[in-house]
Amino acid sequence: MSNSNPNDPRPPPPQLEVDDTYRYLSGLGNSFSSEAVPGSLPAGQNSPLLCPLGLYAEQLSGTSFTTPRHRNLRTWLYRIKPSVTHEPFHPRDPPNRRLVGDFDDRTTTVATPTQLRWRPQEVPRAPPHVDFVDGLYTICGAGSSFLRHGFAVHMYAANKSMDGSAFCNADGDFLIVPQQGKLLITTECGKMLVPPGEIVVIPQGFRFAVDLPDGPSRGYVSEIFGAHFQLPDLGPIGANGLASARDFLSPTAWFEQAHRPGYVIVQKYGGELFTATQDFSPFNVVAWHGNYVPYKYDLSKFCPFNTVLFDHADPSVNTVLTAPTDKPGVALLDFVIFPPRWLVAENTFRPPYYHRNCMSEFMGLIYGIYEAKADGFLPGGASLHNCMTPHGPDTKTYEATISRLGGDANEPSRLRGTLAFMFESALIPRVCRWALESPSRDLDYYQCWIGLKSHFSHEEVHGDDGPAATGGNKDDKN
Ligand SMILES: O=C(O)Cc1cc(O)ccc1O
Ligand SMILES: [Fe+2]
Repeated sequence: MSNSNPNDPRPPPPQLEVDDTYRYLSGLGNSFSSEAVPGSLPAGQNSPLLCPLGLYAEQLSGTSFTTPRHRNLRTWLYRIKPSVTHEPFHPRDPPNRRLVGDFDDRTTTVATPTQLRWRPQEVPRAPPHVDFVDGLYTICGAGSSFLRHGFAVHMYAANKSMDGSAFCNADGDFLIVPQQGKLLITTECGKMLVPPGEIVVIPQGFRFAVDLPDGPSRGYVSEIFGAHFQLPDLGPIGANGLASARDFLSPTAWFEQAHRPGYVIVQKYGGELFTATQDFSPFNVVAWHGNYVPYKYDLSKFCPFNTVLFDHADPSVNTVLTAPTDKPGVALLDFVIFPPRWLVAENTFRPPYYHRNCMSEFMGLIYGIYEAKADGFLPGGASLHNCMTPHGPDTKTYEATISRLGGDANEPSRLRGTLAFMFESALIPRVCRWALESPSRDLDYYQCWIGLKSHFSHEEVHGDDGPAATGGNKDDKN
């Protein structure tokens, strides 16, 4: 493609989409190609003796070389200098001590079945200035990046663009959910603008830099070790619905050529940070082709399916992306959303049901009010309900819902102005000590359910001398 340059007046070819500033390639799992300079992509082979324009060829592998073809991911990058041209790696000074890549470590993490909730963290507008890398902190996770099995949940709060440095995560893929403040992400494949309401996936190994064109930003990150995200199967839903492959957008080639002495690559490796300096920008890829690419997705494009007569569907019906384990139907990590939608179920308790789940559920709120929590769960806040930990609607939500009985409870109602999400995993996360001890932790979270009272009424069902008058006392209300 020769017109990936935003100043090019020609209309984009069919596969390209345009936002305010950038052009994107549409599709998920496609084999793409993109050229910032016409003729820079080698024709007919990946590694010619001499690449066009004197570029170096470099392959970035996202799966083992021998992964079956339908899951094999790799991209060929044609760059001004290869990535290897740098000084040796050293442990980063200062380190970021709030990042974890191995969750067996009991000095930093704790196992707890307690329901956990956090208030949103304020993003400082004044100094100290913190960029995306220093603003990242792990909340919980399971497994190990070294063993290529596990996940981590991080949050970030940053008030400064990355300057003269790029981040590279050797541990896993990042799925970033900005909640406040747009992200401008420069990657080796090109640039992407990601406002709150969109998500972005940066696969393992890509170098990227995060700028904050709107000022301070905060949000959530899930990281997966040893797997990649894919669209969920649709089963009986059919061939269409939920997230559509064509709404996923990947960047088009963009490069910078200038001499950049002292440019720093920050590499996350086993949860620890290392740095290496080089004298050029890592965003020196003039052309690329392949199927291992960063991508973004606008959550408002999601096409929700739901019950249309009675009962509450399981949240899996709202899965945007899933990272599978080897067990069919069991996710290392599902990314699920609770978007605006119509609720039409009759004779049904419409908010989420009370439940205990063998999977663990981390939730965040992008905007609005979550349907299960009348208060206390705020945009930018978070909650964690680990494996088999009971949870569900708070007292206010329960009472407000049943008080509509006999009123308009059966009328269609539209959930508006809300967007919550869940990272759900089959693995049981351990929680970082700093998250448990954080001043943002809501230590009274359990109180939101303590007021749930018994509505049990013995007489209503069986009458005074009914057959089931065994056990229990009709006056026993607590
Ligand atoms: O716990 C939660 O709020 C998430 C959730 C939502 C829902 O509609 C059903 C089950 C579930 O875990
Ligand atoms: Fe839940």
